[in-house]
Amino acid sequence: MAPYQNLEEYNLTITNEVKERYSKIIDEIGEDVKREGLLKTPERAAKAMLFLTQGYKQDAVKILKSAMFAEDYDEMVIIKDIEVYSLCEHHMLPFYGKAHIAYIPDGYIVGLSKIPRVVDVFARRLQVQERLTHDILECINTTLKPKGVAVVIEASHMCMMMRGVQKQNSVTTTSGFRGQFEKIETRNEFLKLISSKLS
Ligand SMILES: Nc1nc2c(ncn2[C@@H]2O[C@H](COP(=O)(O)OP(=O)(O)OP(=O)(O)O)[C@@H](O)[C@H]2O)c(=O)[nH]1
Ligand SMILES: [Zn+2]
Repeated sequence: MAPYQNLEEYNLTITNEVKERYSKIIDEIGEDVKREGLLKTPERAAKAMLFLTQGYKQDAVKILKSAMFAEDYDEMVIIKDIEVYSLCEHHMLPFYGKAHIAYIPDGYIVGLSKIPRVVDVFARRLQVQERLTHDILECINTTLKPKGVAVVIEASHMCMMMRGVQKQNSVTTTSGFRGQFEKIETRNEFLKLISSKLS
């Protein structure tokens, strides 16, 4: 950031640099960057890529802390079926699916929308599904300090579908459990509730 006057100038410079590189890629694959349909493509692609990786500039801890409320409730809170869109760090192709997150409060609850926001902060980076799961788990655990936290992510990886092994129906599940969710009964209750249509 140092050489830039402000955030706007920084964003513009980065967008232009990424745009130039996309232009080069389009040229290298044998396309005509001057063709009408492609004229604005490098800029669109640059903006899309910067949107999809904006998580690097966001602070998940700050997001959670902005809506923590003192409350005595100490039952399980589950937010399930949170859409996840991320980019695999090996091929920079999307992986996407659902996250299911639960926590057991210890004096504090958190604004519900902040949980999917935290998911997005870590998903909008170059990721592997395992680290994404871990990042979300640790962020909630260390910031909210609940009695327990659980994260399950189910995702399909485009790099395994469009190319490479070309398997269309495989789904990868990753999970992480802390505190009370390390106990088998609590973990099973969570897993039962996320697989139920009514929870
Ligand atoms: N563990 C893990 N692996 C991933 C994830 N996303 C992509 N991969 C894998 O990363 C691996 C990279 O392996 P490489 O052999 O270096 O890459 P590659 O030659 O393109 O491999 P193929 O995809 O098998 O063609 C592949 O097996 C991908 O399936 C992820 O989120 N977690
Ligand atoms: Zn990949």
